Amino acid sequence: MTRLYNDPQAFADEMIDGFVAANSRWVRRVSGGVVRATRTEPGTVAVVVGGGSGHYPAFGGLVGRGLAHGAAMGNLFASPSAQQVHTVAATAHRGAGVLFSYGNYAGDVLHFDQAQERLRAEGIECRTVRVTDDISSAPADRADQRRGIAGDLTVFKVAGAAADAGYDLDGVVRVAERANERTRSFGVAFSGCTLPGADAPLFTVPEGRMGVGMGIHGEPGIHEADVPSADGLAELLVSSLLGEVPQSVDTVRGARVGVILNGLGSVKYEELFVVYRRVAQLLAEAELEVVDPEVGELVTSFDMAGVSLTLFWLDDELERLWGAPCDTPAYRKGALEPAELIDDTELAAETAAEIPPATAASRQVADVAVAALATMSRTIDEHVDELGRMDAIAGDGDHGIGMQRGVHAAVDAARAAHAAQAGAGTVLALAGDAWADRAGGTSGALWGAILRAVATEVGDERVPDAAALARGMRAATDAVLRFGAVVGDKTMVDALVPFADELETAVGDGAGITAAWARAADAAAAAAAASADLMPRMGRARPHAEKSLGTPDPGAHSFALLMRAVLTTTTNGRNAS
Ligand SMILES: Nc1ncnc2c1ncn2[C@@H]1O[C@H](COP(=O)(O)OP(=O)(O)O)[C@@H](O)[C@H]1O
Ligand SMILES: O=C(COP(=O)(O)O)[C@@H](O)CO
Repeated sequence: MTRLYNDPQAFADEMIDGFVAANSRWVRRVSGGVVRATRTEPGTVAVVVGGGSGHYPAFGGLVGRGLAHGAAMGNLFASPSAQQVHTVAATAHRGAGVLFSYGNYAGDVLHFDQAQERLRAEGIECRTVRVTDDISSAPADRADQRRGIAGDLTVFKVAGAAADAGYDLDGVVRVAERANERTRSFGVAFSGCTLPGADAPLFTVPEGRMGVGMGIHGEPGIHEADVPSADGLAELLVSSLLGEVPQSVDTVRGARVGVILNGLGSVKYEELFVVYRRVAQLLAEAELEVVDPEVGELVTSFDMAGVSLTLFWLDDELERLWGAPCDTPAYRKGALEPAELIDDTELAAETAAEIPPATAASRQVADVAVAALATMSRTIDEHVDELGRMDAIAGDGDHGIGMQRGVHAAVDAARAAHAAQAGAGTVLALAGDAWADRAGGTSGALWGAILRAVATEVGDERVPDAAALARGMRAATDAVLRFGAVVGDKTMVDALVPFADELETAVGDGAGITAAWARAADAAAAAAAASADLMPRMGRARPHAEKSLGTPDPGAHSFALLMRAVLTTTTNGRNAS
């Protein structure tokens, strides 16, 4: 239970404010996260990590000398937006390129990839190493689909130490990839976490039972088992990890391993030490040599009661980097010379978006666009709990709150742009940017892309006709398809593609805007409902495919709801604003 909060929606921002105020020796706040407070030598590769908030010390607590140069800090359990990641990276960059490293989650991938594209377009070399240590989230032959959990730390630590030791970007990428390939984790949970303002935990486990193979959000475990003794848990964790030794490790006997016994949030240190006692014995029995073990909270999940074990199979170079000194708010090793602190004024300030000129006709269309977004916002408010419940079946339960955060920000941005005399294209584009930026997560990236694509077609001059709207929704579909899902993967694509197809067909049949949109909204609703029979192949729900059978995909369902809501705006005009 999270008891101490003000406005739940402001929790992440207020948490970051307090974190920065308490840790000015290590970090400085920038829009979207934090960077090191100490000056980094020009010509050093910048290691930028990040992810959703709610996992402290991941990710801001790991910024400092010998570790990360910056962390993009998203909302609770939602990836930071591309804009946030870009700002942190551009601020941290010291002329030698940027390495992005983060846990492999759909929202993080979408947003960090977009930020990477932007940096590259600006001439900043940028590479990515995703952490995939959780062996329960996909089989070994699909290790690239695994989630990142407490193994984040080994990869970030090695990359940060290499960068500060003067490795070039290729070198930092090489050791980070090797660290990831040689890191394996496995976790269990006894109870879920309750996000600020929520009245129930994201998941529950029956008394006396535990979820085996849990992630760091509300993702269900792979199966359930009785809670064992501390020694029994140690045996389960160690045997699971020794069952999957990385291929590059020649012999287990005599191998040297970094070890992390990680508490997920509300397992006491004392309990962890009792478990670690047996872990150490078992590793010694397997003739492994433990190097610099860590027992504590390194990647958490709010107040979730859970434990994970990580083995990091070292070689000489990785061992040197794992053991190198570092100094961050939450993780310190060895001793470093004092370093010069930078001043806040050296950090780039945000600039307000410019409003391009628009015709009077387009400003009137902007009025309808604002009304449509306001209707969408009310629709999400009405369905927020339902969307959360749907997402909790096989995902992390945050689809409702993520959509709500995004659509509220979109309406605010649209109203502000409209008041500043923006045309419809600019209103929609700024709404899309705000949606992506405030919501983060997968749905933030998707809706940002949709609104921006429609905005380009609508522009700031003309009054779009039905054909222009059909072209806009086709462009939006193409933009979403670029994120990699195809029809049948059980994602929003399953509703979006039939919507765009039917809109085009109806317009081709000569239907007017309202009639064409109604046909398309019906097609989207039918397709979203039919997604209940599909097995997910993308996103957070994928590792729990069978659990999601019988429930529609939340992203497809919310898309269909919103398309129907837009229809009520276009038929009722301004009453929706
Ligand atoms: N590659 C993709 N393309 C289109 N939609 C996707 C993709 N991956 C996931 N989704 C959609 O995103 C929805 C989840 O959004 P959200 O709750 O923001 O996710 P998360 O919490 O994982 O970031 C899913 O229901 C699905 O519709
Ligand atoms: O959950 C996180 C980001 O992934 P999403 O796919 O946006 O949910 C975050 O907590 C870990 O980085």
